[in-house]
Amino acid sequence: MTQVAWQGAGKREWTAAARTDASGAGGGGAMAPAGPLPPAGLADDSGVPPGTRHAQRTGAQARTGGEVILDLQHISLSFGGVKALTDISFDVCEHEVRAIIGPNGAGKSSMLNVINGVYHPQQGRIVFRGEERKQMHPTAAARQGIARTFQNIALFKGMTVLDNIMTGRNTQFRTSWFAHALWWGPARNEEMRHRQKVEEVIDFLEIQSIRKTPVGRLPYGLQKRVELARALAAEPSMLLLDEPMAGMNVEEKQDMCRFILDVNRQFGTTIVLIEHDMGVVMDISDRVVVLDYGKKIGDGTPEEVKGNPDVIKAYLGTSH
Ligand SMILES: Nc1ncnc2c1ncn2[C@@H]1O[C@H](COP(=O)(O)OP(=O)(O)OP(=O)(O)O)[C@@H](O)[C@H]1O
Repeated sequence: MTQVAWQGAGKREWTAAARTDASGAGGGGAMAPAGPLPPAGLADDSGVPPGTRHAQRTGAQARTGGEVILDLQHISLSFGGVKALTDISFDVCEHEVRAIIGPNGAGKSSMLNVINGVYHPQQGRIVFRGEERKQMHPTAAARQGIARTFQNIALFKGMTVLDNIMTGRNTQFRTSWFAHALWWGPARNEEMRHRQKVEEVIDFLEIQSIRKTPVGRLPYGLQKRVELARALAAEPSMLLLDEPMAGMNVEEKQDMCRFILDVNRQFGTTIVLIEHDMGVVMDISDRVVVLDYGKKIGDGTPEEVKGNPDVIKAYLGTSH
């Protein structure tokens, strides 16, 4: 596996050289193992070739200066005797890329599920855009502009790419199902608007060539991209990505990184990301929160986290 030197602080963009089109992105490639956290200044093991990952980090300062839009305070969540999260506090600023990392079972997915209302913590406060949330349902979170992708792809495998992405517009429908069934007046106009938005997303993610293909026939990497497309179709202001690069080969990871950064820059979408590939995390994140056994052990910029002794210990003490 290619060893890549850390490129130093202040660099992180992907270059156009990393681009491949959808048809060229093969699936089912070997997953780069999530290696131990590389200390600052040392090599990482993300397998991404040098020179394709980094360019000047032009927009980063502007992003990290955004106001806090999500404030998680003293969150604790248990499943019977299992403490998934214990007294976790951190915030997310508008327009930033915020990563949540940690060894297996650290509580990362549980945290995302708390953010989008799948799990309701027994303790703690969640303040989203200045309003405290109580027992929010995922549909309500979606209506507030929070979309997510899943660790295990959650698409309708027998449906086409286009139809799957269209389901991402569900929370945006305003006219009744009856009007839609009749394809009548306002309903027809609304559906045209939805289809136009979906086509924009398809163009953005460069998946025109597979728009009519049933998702189940696509390689894994492209299915992950379709899942991202469905989330983007909802026009979220905050996007929760649960291991968007898991199971991808190097080329697919490059593409996914580029798309995530493009979404962040072009639409200003705030990204909250779980990812095991430390090279990717340190490259594309503005800030990183680190969990271990359901507790927060680190929080800061990639450079700060890389130098945190507790974080290094947690990673060196695990097999992945
Ligand atoms: N629905 C659930 N019921 C019972 N226990 C759960 C549930 N969800 C998570 N847990 C437990 O909570 C702990 C944290 O799990 P979680 O999936 O959040 O970790 P993770 O950091 O996302 O792990 P991974 O990297 O392996 O996906 C684990 O011990 C897990 O078994």
